[in-house]
Amino acid sequence: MLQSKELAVYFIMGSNNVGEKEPLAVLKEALEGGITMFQFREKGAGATFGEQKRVLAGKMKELCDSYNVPFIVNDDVDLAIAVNAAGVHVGQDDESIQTVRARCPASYIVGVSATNISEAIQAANEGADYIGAGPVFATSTKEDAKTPIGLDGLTLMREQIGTTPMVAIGGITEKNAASVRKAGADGVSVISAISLATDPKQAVSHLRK
Ligand SMILES: Cc1ncc(COP(=O)(O)OP(=O)(O)O)c(N)n1
Ligand SMILES: Cc1ncsc1CCOP(=O)(O)O
Ligand SMILES: [Mg+2]
Repeated sequence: MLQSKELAVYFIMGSNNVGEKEPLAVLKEALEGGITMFQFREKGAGATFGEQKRVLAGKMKELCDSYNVPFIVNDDVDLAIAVNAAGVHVGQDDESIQTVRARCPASYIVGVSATNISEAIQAANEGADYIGAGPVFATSTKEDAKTPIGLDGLTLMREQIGTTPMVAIGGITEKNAASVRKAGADGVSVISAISLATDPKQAVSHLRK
């Protein structure tokens, strides 16, 4: 069962989000800094696949376990089951929440993306453990990202979904993280603000404040 405080600083990363750095080293620094949840999002140009992807996922899962941080897999339900992940994150073009629930152990955290209010209401009604709301701001990390909903969009979502845990995503940095929480998010979900930071550990500690 997800506790909303686990969404406080939700780091998302794949091997192509770290520039010249070693993904496992970046994840370790982020864990040292105090991330509260991690999502393995291995997709796009240069991403690994097949056995290489599975091995990387297994190593990341082990590392997260050693810090007691939930390891979530993006999109790939088979992989999540194969590495005994804590959960899965699915978007509007991925497997439905019903299919994911039917395939995964009952303990799995299932997160669902919402890019607008009706998607957020539907995800909440269908029993998502949390909603990934956004993009809130412009981002260059996801090529097919939808139009940003802004802080007002985030507040409207919060009003419509009641107490369903909600994490904000898209263009979030240490400079705007506080505004996102004030707008109603339980936490911030980031890729580049940590994965491309000179000092990922310090970046996490700034995002926590
Ligand atoms: C926490 C969180 N929120 C939203 C997303 C985006 O999911 P999706 O729309 O399926 O896009 P991809 O990430 O699969 O490209 C997410 N991954 N995590
Ligand atoms: C996966 C995803 N979904 C919506 S925006 C986004 C990318 C977030 O990356 P960043 O934190 O670097 O803006
Ligand atoms: Mg997806």
